[in-house]
Amino acid sequence: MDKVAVIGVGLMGGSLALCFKDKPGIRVAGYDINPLELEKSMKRGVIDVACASLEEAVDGADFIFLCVPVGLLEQYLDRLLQISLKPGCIISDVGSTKASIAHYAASRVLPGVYFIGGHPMAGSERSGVEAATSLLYENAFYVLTPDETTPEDIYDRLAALLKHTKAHIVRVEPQRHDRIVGAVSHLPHVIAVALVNQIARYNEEDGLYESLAAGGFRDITRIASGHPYMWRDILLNNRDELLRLLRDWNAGISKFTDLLETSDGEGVYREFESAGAFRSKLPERRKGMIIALYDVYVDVPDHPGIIGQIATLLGDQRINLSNIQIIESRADVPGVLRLSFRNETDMDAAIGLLKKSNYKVQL
Ligand SMILES: NC(=O)C1=CN([C@@H]2O[C@H](COP(=O)(O)OP(=O)(O)OC[C@H]3O[C@@H](n4cnc5c(N)ncnc54)[C@H](O)[C@@H]3O)[C@@H](O)[C@H]2O)C=CC1
Ligand SMILES: O=C(O)C(=O)Cc1ccc(O)cc1
Repeated sequence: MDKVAVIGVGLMGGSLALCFKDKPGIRVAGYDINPLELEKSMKRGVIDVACASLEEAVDGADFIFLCVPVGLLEQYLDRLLQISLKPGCIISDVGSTKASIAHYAASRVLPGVYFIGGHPMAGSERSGVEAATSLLYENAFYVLTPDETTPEDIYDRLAALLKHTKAHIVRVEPQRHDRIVGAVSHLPHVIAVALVNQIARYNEEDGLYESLAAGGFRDITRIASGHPYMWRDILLNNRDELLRLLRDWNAGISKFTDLLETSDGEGVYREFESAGAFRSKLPERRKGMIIALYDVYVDVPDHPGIIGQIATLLGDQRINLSNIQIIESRADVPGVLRLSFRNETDMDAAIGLLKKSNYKVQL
């Protein structure tokens, strides 16, 4: 029987635990600083046993996953090294940055135990064990950062366990990880937050901003709702990369300012043209760092209770809706509902069901 200890049973830790829970030969122990979160984990059946201390959780563990904010990883590693762990135990983490923890672990002597950094590249703006799901990592990339001292069989043992997540395991060197993830995840989060705060300032003068920001603006800035504590730690941890990226970002924005100052329409055209060309090459519908919402538009007759009917139709088939929104509703014309799903499977099942019930569905 393999014992897996999950430290920090929130969105990521809870989702990992759910992937391992009830798999033959695996027992999942959880520890969290917040007893309420542990209680919820037990109630939801996310873990087999809730532990009152780190020591209890890791006692005899074959695998330990640190699923706490990035700023706590080093102190947790230190605490683990003071506990007598099971020989051969593999410690990993799910932190969004990899260079600093890899460097820290490499400078510590881990007698008979191994550290391999990890980053499942899927998540959401939500946090806490309530948002955890065993489907979170399916088809996503899961980065592991072994170093040259990591024995191959130890890496293979961790990779084999992580097969339960149904993610694609990839080996990446930690600095390269932080450079790329800084650009495709951390920078977009900073931009989304700055943009939302800019609009919030304008809205103080004129409340119409808020009304008109519904829909598209709200969607493209979803990531601005990430957990402040978690993002503070990520940005400070990847500070050097982000400073470089923000300098580049400023240069890109200055270029637009120049183009507009000189009314250079051709230049603006070229910017959109090259962005469109690169964007069209990006893999479509592949699960990436920033999750896509899978949206479906449904024409609906304008009568009371229609939202409830559709929600019930999907709910009865256990299809999870992540959002439902009326896009258009006027007394004289049929309305359009936008249904958002978290994954393609739910979206496809919903389309089939709605079509069978004679709804007109568009993507
Ligand atoms: N949220 C996301 O989309 C993703 C997050 N990550 C990484 O996963 C890690 C965890 O993030 P989430 O699960 O999203 O956050 P979360 O807030 O849902 O879960 C974190 C859990 O850690 C617990 N915790 C906090 N301090 C603790 C301590 N001192 N000792 C024990 N437990 C403690 C909290 O009570 C909470 O249950 C972070 O390092 C983050 O960078 C990685 C990929 C995606
Ligand atoms: O909300 C989203 O789509 C995200 O971008 C989630 C996320 C947050 C942190 C990560 O390290 C990876 C993924």
